[in-house]
Amino acid sequence: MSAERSPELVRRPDASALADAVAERLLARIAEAQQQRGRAAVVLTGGGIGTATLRSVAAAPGRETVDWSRVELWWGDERYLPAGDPDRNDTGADEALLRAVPLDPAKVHRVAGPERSESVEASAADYAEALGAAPARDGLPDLDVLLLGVGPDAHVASLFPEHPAQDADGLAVPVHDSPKPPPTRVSLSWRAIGAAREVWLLAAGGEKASAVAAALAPGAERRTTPASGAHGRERTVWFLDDAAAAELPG
Ligand SMILES: O=C(O)[C@H](O)[C@@H](O)[C@H](O)[C@H](O)COP(=O)(O)O
Repeated sequence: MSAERSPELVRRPDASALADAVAERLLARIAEAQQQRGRAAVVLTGGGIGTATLRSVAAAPGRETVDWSRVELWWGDERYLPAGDPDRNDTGADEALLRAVPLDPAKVHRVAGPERSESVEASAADYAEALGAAPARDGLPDLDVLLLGVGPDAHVASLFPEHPAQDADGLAVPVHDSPKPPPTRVSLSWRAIGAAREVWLLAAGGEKASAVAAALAPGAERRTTPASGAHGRERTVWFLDDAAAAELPG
């Protein structure tokens, strides 16, 4: 059975224990990638549990095991708003972790907002170009761990059910009319998400339970239930708290 068909499940009682579990495993995975390849590339997610995970990383003793100057950071999606806007995903990441660790700013790959790009199309094209220039494996960006929050409608990154952004061929796609505000965003495409060695889906809270059950049900379709289509090349892991796992069979 391929990794695509059998994701791993990690379950914790609540969101706080879940964030700690993701943080611990993320630090270990980064340290391991740096040992193997001298670098690590991580794709961050916005959202409550994604940001809580970064706070847990900041507080973890294991944070010293990582050479932060050799970590490349990307985002799975970004809201098309000016730098520093409190609704941008990278603003939350800055506050939760990024300011507290000695990253190389040249390796923190932020999506340009309207003050640095002519349009969301131009911003997505620039992001795709930057990703395309990153160290590659089989012609696609070599991303070690790609984190994805899961919406109550089962969206991941800014790929929403039935949304045309799912059809993009490039590595990053402009998103208009997002059903979750704000409406204008840049998202990684399915192609970029599927390039990651490991995709980790994070869901906490009862409002995610039906999306989680739908995405993990046999025969789930990516078009209508995007989280079902997020798979890493080597591993796919679902991190759930008890409330988010409540509608899984068994
Ligand atoms: O920009 C965003 O809104 C996100 O990146 C989005 O994909 C998010 O991760 C999910 O909606 C889960 O968010 P919560 O964990 O806050 O529910």
